[in-house]
Amino acid sequence: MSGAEVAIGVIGVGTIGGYWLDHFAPTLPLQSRARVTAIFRRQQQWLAPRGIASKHWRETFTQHAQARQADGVEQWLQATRQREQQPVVLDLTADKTISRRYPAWFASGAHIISANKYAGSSAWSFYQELQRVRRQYQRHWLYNTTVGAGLPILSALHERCLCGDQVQRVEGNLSGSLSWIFQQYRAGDKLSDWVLKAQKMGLTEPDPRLDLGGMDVARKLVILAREVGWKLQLKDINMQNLVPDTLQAVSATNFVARLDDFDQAFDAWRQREHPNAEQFVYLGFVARDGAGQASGGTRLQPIDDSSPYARLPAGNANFTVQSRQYDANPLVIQGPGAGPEVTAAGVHSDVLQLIARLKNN
Ligand SMILES: NC(=O)C1=CN([C@@H]2O[C@H](COP(=O)(O)OP(=O)(O)OC[C@H]3O[C@@H](n4cnc5c(N)ncnc54)[C@H](O)[C@@H]3O)[C@@H](O)[C@H]2O)C=CC1
Ligand SMILES: N[C@@H](CC=O)C(=O)O
Repeated sequence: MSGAEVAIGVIGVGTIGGYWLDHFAPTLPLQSRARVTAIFRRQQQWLAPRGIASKHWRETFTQHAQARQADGVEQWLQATRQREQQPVVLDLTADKTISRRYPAWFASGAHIISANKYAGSSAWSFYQELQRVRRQYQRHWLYNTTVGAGLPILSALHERCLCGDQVQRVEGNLSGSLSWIFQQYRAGDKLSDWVLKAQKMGLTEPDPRLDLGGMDVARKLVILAREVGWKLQLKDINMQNLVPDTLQAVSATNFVARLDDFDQAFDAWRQREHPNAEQFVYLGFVARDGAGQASGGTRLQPIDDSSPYARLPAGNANFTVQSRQYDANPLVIQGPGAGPEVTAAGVHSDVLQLIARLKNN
């Protein structure tokens, strides 16, 4: 199939998927023999074998879309293979059920690009099976935007391993949304005001409790650890959850309706634990001890002006990598850690990298 046309199926057209289709997909035909031939929303799908290469895809989608079939992606994969094209699935959802289908899609010939973090941070047994099937069918899986959005942190760790370095610890402000929120927040503010603004800018997860609860950072930590070959699972991460127990199980709409409760709980915690603190940073780390045991955690830490985090540009993520080669003087990667433009650009970079790999196969 070397040199075969590449057919891309996009699943999820929210903030990132929409931005990628608006700004990057139209450039594909100029750059490569690749085109988008399917778009899957939650309830609708549009299969367009001749390609969707227009900035006006939204209007055309409305005209042509049909009800989403339960096996719509599988049907598209089959049709794509029959046309002797190379299928590439772009998972731009935050849906666990989509990630559970990766092994079957690899077996059906798909390559996968994910911004969705579920597969990379799934239970160890599922992750192992996923990688086994991927290798068996010689498929590619790229997921660089799952950590740091467009920042080259996963590729940097991959290169460290290739050149024989040994990573010992990765630490930092891993969340673009929490970075943005806590660079603005000062003691006494309503924390939820900043959360809602970050949500509006497309920085948070679809449900911002995933960010506030530490789960999004924990997923990133697991993905980082696995990139350097450590066996780590979500249950091994000791997370600080900023969402009070009473708001953890309610619907997302109910959570937004009860933001006053969220603010009160946060203020009570702040006054009890850090009554004099003005500014905070949400940090995460993964590390491996001398016996080879990996661990990880997240915490909201008070900082003052002397902290290197105090003047981090709002929304910047930051990764400090300590390794055998970068020991006393660690490697630091820093820049915008979330947002539509940088993330969609990161997705596009994965798309172009994959197309190049397929050409060289
Ligand atoms: N927003 C950001 O800055 C970044 C986001 N990501 C990841 O990218 C993914 C997408 O994020 P956003 O675009 O911000 O979220 P979003 O909520 O704006 O978009 C997700 C879209 O997927 C759709 N969707 C959900 N389940 C689906 C299904 N089964 N089939 C088809 N469509 C489905 C939703 O209806 C929504 O339109 C998430 O996994 C997120 O963690 C990664 C890096 C940065
Ligand atoms: N919600 C995430 C988006 C990127 O992964 C974050 O805030 O970092």
